[in-house]
Amino acid sequence: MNQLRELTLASASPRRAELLTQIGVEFTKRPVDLDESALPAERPSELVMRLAGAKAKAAAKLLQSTNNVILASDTIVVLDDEALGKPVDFAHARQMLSSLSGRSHQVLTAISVKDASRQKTVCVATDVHFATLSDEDIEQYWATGEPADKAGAYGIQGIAGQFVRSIGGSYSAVVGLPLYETVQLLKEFEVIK
Ligand SMILES: Cc1cn([C@H]2C[C@H](O)[C@@H](COP(=O)(O)OP(=O)(O)OP(=O)(O)O)O2)c(=O)[nH]c1=O
Repeated sequence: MNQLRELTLASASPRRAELLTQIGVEFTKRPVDLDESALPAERPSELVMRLAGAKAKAAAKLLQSTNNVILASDTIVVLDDEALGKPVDFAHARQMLSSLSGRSHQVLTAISVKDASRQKTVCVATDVHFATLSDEDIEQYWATGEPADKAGAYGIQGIAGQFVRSIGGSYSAVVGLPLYETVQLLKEFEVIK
């Protein structure tokens, strides 16, 4: 792709890099590490937008050049208004996966694009309907290692694809980077035409 401005991806997630590469966008990586805990009374959509925005700002501070456009993202799973992040251990993953079993939840992914003069953040919501999971399914799934670094303790793009009965919304948003909205923002910031 013929890019007009340099893009920096403020993410350590291999999925986000793969998704951007999939659509032919070139970038360099500048991951940042933030405290991802929610503020008191913060709604899930506010949390995910605040974190995506903060990741972009933190990466901007670390960069030498002010010409770069920065893209950052954050994903959480929401069930009954509660935000589920990454599991800290098996007990936590088991609790999350059994609460997701046999019902629908939402995945919220916010993307934030920033340059020296402005920043724009948007949030994308996707509905995911899970199959019923047995205790054995959950134990076996944890043992694969896949849930450990993923919001809600699952990866739709991996083994957990078989747990997903249906999805309403953006598949790429569930994986971590909504491609349609990303391209719209990259055009707005004149990274691509
Ligand atoms: C629900 C779901 C989440 N995920 C991932 C996307 C995100 O990488 C991760 C949620 O954690 P995030 O905090 O959004 O991202 P990250 O820590 O992996 O990367 P960075 O902050 O450096 O950008 O969960 C999947 O890969 N598949 C899924 O189906």
